[in-house]
Amino acid sequence: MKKAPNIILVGPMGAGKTTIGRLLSQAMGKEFYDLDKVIEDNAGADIPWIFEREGEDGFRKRETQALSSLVQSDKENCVLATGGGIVMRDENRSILNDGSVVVYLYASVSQQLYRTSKSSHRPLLQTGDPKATLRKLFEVRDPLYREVATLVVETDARHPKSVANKVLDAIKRHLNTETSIS
Ligand SMILES: Nc1ncnc2c1ncn2[C@@H]1O[C@H](COP(=O)(O)OP(=O)(O)O)[C@@H](O)[C@H]1O
Ligand SMILES: O=C(O)C1=C[C@@H](OP(=O)(O)O)[C@@H](O)[C@H](O)C1
Ligand SMILES: [Mg+2]
Repeated sequence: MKKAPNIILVGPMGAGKTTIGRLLSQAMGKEFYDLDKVIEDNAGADIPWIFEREGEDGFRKRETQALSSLVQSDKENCVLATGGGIVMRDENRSILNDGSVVVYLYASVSQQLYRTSKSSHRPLLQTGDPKATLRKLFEVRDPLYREVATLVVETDARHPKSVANKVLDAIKRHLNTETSIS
């Protein structure tokens, strides 16, 4: 029998990947992984510490390693929330494109800013002007999210539960179309 595809969430910081991923996994009865948490568990240190000691490059190496071992480890039936920079490496985009259902959670820059402002755990946003940083990252990354996405779901002005339901409906519709006889 065909394996159930993994569901992978991509999108910018503050799109709600971690929050929606957890809700979605519960609703679908799938196991949930947050890639940032996997990286932290593997490193025995948190993300700000990794950025401080190893720089962004060190973090990206760990991120690719965690992604490839999770997705290529024959894991099935899981929901994976990635970090916002996952699409930056070609190698990562190839892994994402290899049989998973990839959902791009879209959020406007102002929503990203609002939702990330309560936490200081994102090293890339510890700048004088986080809005300008988010805008620059969005310009580079939005086309890459769209390149890997199977589905795009808008999250602005929606409660997390409502976003999760919208994602669920979009996945069901996608899988039904994929398996129906034309
Ligand atoms: N649809 C939403 N509406 C309002 N707040 C949200 C929504 N999705 C996530 N949040 C909140 O935004 C913050 C960042 O969410 P998170 O899931 O960590 O985003 P990401 O993993 O994409 O960076 C959290 O405080 C979360 O509760
Ligand atoms: O956009 C990025 O490059 C990053 C996003 C973060 O994850 P979230 O998107 O879950 O905040 C985390 O992986 C790290 O701080 C780098
Ligand atoms: Mg997250």
